[in-house]
Amino acid sequence: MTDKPSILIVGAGAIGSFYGAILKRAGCSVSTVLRSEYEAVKENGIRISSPLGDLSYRPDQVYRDGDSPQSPPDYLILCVKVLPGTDRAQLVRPWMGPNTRLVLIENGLDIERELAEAYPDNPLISCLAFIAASRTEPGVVEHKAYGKLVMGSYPEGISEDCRTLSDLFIEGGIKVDLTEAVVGERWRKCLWNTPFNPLSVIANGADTRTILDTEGGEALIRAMIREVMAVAEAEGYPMEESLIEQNIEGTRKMPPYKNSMALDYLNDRPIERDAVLGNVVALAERHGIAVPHLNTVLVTLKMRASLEGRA
Ligand SMILES: NC(=O)C1=CN([C@@H]2O[C@H](COP(=O)(O)OP(=O)(O)OC[C@H]3O[C@@H](n4cnc5c(N)ncnc54)[C@H](OP(=O)(O)O)[C@@H]3O)[C@@H](O)[C@H]2O)C=CC1
Ligand SMILES: CC(C)(CO)C(=O)C(=O)O
Repeated sequence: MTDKPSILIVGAGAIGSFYGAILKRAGCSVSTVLRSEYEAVKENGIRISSPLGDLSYRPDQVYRDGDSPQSPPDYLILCVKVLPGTDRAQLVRPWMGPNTRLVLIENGLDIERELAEAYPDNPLISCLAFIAASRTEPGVVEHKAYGKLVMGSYPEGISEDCRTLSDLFIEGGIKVDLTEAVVGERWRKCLWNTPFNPLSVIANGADTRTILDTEGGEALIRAMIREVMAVAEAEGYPMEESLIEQNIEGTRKMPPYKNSMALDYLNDRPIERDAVLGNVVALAERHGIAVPHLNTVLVTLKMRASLEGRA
């Protein structure tokens, strides 16, 4: 038994498995809800290679999507991909208790609203993951680099629940930045994700270096970042101009990198097109802001998906 909060990870893929391991290291009981990898994890646990060492662990309970819990967790951490076919509010319903804090570690913009509306009485904590991790086999995750979380209560503030969770992640060995304005932080992260992730798919899984070094590539990224900034400003989150340079220079300093959407595309998995790009274009339309580059990329991705028979 432990006096630490109980954790349930719903969607223990690369991100869920990794952050579950960190909380396990902090002494929490960590259980998982799985779908295709249920059998593998039930049998072998979760294996994670990482620069932090071997983070492999056996979840305290291994559930399958559709099971019923023994008791609701203190913190439910949702780490599924944000896809139109996935009803996330419905997915967590069997596991939510009256005191369960709902935590999102997922990419994208405007992705909290449906959960906040479905669970108005449960505290909602939103997190942004700065990490390179991927699934290599069922139940096996490779953590390559980074791992910091940016975390805040949704829609704003930093609750005691949020501080407690942050302390646990820090105890488990990662860096956490707490923020009073997590929605603004989502916009800041999307200055990177919204241009780079979709472009890497259009370019057949291109890495960051290929995108920036191709003639016209850097100019295209700059134009897309500017458009995201214009929408962010209309939403009440003005961004400093210097962030354009910071994003480009920061990316140039990294080794060539394939983002999570590029990896999904290359592994024939659905991509988070709407969470990362479509929602920004929809907000631009609502504000009457022209985003020609973002729109071109979005429509091209839709054409591509229809040719490939994807959603
Ligand atoms: N990987 C990375 O480096 C980064 C990822 N992110 C973001 O983190 C989030 C999670 O990404 P990531 O971990 O890489 O994605 P993965 O695809 O590795 O993991 C998602 C997991 O959710 C599971 N899942 C989906 N639907 C259900 C369901 N109904 N019941 C149970 N499990 C389900 C999937 O199972 P199944 O195998 O059955 O599909 C899979 O195990 C995304 O929003 C991503 O954009 C952010 C920063 C970096
Ligand atoms: C920022 C980055 C590249 C890794 O943390 C990411 O969010 C992704 O791979 O989608």
